[in-house]
Amino acid sequence: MSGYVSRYAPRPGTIEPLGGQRQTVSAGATEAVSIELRRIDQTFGPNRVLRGIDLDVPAGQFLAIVGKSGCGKSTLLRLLVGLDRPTSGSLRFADRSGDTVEANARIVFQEPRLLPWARVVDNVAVGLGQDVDENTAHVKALMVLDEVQLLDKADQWPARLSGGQRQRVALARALVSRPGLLVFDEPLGALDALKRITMQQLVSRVWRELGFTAILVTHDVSEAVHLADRVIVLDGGKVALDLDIAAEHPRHHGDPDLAVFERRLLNAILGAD
Ligand SMILES: Nc1ncnc2c1ncn2[C@@H]1O[C@H](COP(=O)(O)OP(=O)(O)OP(=O)(O)O)[C@@H](O)[C@H]1O
Repeated sequence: MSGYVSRYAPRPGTIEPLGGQRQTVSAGATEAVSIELRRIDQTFGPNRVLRGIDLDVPAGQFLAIVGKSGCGKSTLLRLLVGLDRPTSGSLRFADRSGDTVEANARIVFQEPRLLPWARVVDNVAVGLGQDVDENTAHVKALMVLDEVQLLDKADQWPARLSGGQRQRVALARALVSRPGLLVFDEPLGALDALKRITMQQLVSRVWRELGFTAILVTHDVSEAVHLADRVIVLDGGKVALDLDIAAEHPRHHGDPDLAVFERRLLNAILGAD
């Protein structure tokens, strides 16, 4: 049994590691990644989707990417996490651990993509891969479930969770390896308005507490200004607007300062900026 004690008063019996061995397990620390893009082009046949993009994302920044459908957001995202190589230009990822971006980045998708035959805690432990022993993985998964306030669901099956809870499990699975770069690909698009706000607050809190670099692709400019330090608008394969969101965290819906940023972003997306 580890010395781990929840702040959220879990059901008894949900925090014991397998095998009952006493061990000290820490949730681990984040080594935030910085990214540098120079003259990036991405072409699919005759379709030149990205045109000479230059972008620096400092370690620990929360960057949101917005723009019309088909403007190249997902294409840029795939380059930023090392899933694709650009047609031309250079990308540089740097973190102090010296890991490759593939090893140090995680993605949270719109669909939670949980394993239906595995309990919540085991779904989260999957995020650690094969190199971590079962006991340690179990305890780390419980710690991260605690961070997303789902410790009481650790023994539950995914089918018994609500949509918002499933998305929190997917977030926990991404966080458990303490990634230096966490990428959100429209992660909240399938949630209703109230669940979206709760999830936004959670994402904002874990980002502020853990300090990873975050990149969010979204259609929702309100979501972008609530979460991000900086929002870029893609249009015609280029960065049409690069806007710092100079507002304190936590941010609140209905804040008139945020509405000004939203208006500027909407104007840029609709071509009026
Ligand atoms: N693997 C690919 N092969 C060919 N064309 C592609 C490929 N990936 C993307 N494209 C094209 O690149 C363009 C940009 O696509 P992308 O998915 O990046 O846009 P998006 O801004 O994310 O769109 P949405 O907001 O609708 O998700 C589209 O015209 C798309 O058809």
